[in-house]
Amino acid sequence: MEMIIDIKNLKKTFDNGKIVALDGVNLQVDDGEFISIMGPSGSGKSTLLNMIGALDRPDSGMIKVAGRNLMKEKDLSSFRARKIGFIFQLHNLIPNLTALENVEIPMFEGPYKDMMEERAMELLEYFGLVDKANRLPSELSGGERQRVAIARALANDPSIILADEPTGSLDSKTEKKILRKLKELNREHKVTIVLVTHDPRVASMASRIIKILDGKIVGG
Ligand SMILES: Nc1ncnc2c1ncn2[C@@H]1O[C@H](COP(=O)(O)OP(=O)(O)OP(=O)(O)O)[C@@H](O)[C@H]1O
Repeated sequence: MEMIIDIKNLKKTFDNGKIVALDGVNLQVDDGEFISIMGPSGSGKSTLLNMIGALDRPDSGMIKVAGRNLMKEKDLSSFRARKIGFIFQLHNLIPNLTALENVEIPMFEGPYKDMMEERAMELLEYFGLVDKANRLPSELSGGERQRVAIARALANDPSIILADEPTGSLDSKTEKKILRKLKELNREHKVTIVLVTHDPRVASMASRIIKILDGKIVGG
């Protein structure tokens, strides 16, 4: 199987090298895999996700994602918009835009820019949200908002979905529904998923669990 993420000896520090967030990470992920990343607070999970999603640059090492060498890639934002779907808790919906408009946002830069509304409605339909298309985020439940966020993450048909505690603030019934959708996307649409979580039950949805400690991968 083809490798979609290939990371070798990746290092990332903050504060002029005083804080070592990633300390020589090696990780290979096959196309179509569903992996979880677990580890204590401060172990480097979000930093690793940010490197994979091209949100920030590593100090040294090698990182290839979806066939691109991110150490050399000049236009990280265009790479990101085309290849990566983000489901981050802090990356919330834009409050003064409707569900439909929120899903359309990433499409301005992508392959669906001439059919944004049609594509966004299709995604909302997939998540059972057609009747909520014109509502603002404040008029939706937490689970509905999270489904809109996942629909938005899928807008440009990304090769990889990066999810940071995607169900953190949801009740267990809604959490199950969201996780089932992610699993379905992985199985039926072959989207590679990398999910960061503290919760062992959530992590066990994946086919492989990676453990990280003090910026190093220690198992998985
Ligand atoms: N922008 C930054 N500037 C300075 N230090 C940072 C920055 N981002 C992360 N760090 C530090 O790097 C280390 C790894 O942080 P990271 O956010 O990757 O951990 P995490 O495993 O995701 O933690 P949590 O589970 O609490 O979210 C921590 O010591 C953190 O304080």
